[in-house]
Amino acid sequence: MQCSYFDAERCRSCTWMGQPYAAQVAGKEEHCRHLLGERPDLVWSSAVTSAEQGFRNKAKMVVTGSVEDPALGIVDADGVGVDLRDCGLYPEGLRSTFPVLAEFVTAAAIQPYDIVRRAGELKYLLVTQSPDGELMVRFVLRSQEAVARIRKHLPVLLGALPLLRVVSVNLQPEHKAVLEGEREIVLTAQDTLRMRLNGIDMHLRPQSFFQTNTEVAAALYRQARDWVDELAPSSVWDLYCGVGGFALHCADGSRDVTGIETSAEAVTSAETSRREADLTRLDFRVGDATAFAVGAGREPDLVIVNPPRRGIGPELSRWLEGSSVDRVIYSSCNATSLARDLAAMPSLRPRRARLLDMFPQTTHYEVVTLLERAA
Ligand SMILES: C[S@@+](CC[C@H](N)C(=O)[O-])C[C@H]1O[C@@H](n2cnc3c(N)ncnc32)[C@H](O)[C@@H]1O
Repeated sequence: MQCSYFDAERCRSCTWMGQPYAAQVAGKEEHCRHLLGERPDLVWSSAVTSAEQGFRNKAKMVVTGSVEDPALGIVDADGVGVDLRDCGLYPEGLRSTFPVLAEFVTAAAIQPYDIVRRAGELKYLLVTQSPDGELMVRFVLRSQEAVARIRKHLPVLLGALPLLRVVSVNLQPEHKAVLEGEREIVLTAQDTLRMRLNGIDMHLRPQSFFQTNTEVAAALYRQARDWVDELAPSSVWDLYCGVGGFALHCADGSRDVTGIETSAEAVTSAETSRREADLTRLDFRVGDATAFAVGAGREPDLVIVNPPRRGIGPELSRWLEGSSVDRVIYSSCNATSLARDLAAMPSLRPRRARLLDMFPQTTHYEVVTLLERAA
């Protein structure tokens, strides 16, 4: 893939831009196998590849510039805003929203936030596209100063983007590099974006994580479901469940499935999907994955973990190692923390693994592995 922003050195986020795609995937496989070490009884499936462009379902655009001429993109190393609205990682349906949103910023007179002067209102525009092409737009603002104007002009935005379903404001009053704040104000009647994957309707509310690459996420959930169906456990925990992707794929009514997640909005999203699918042997709870496991007083047949980049950490690894859980599906976006966690669970051995290229043009990837307790 070729990128004019990369060539002009305006954006270097895609560090592998220009490398042939097959070489990228081979490089990631080598990296991952090296980290997981020599394991004669580990069987690798062929990697799940991605479209090379247009694969990101979410845009996190820093807004800089002026009300009259806002820039949507990133801030470079010198603190200068760079407009990236033609970034090839976004599908056409997402990209086509950027000029409309820029016009909206002007019409509603929302002053872009100036990081150096600590002045202005609009920090980010977060835009998500569902597999059906529907959209969620979130305005990350410093204060409520612009909220009434956003409300007033909202009908124009909804008219210009007919697939726009959810619009919200997130308040991030602090001057720090955190993307979003705790308070969310939903401005539309609909507060959830429907994400249909593998024929399963999932709900995504603002402030909830969703895997970046919809096609590859669908393959990841299919892989986990295939392993679970083959092993037929009667009880499953989905730790770090987010909006419930793994749990919803594994809950077929024949087993008890519990999802645990710290984000209350994600759990509400997951619960909506559960209710709609009428799955009675599935439940989602807000909580810390480790605290839940340690305090549950019972153990399931199989545990799925899909933690953030830091991994599951020593305490949960120790608990899994000492438990009677025989099978763990560990899906990781950071093979370095995965390797460290595996080293802390020597009795749970990786038997199958698969790399999923969730993030083409970068060094990042997802890897899912099935661990089985050594006899
Ligand atoms: C990589 S995401 C995976 C989400 C989900 N499994 C999916 O497929 O979309 C990690 C999730 O872990 C949640 N999380 C972070 N720390 C946690 C913790 N200590 N306990 C439970 N969940 C946590 C995050 O909010 C996020 O939703």
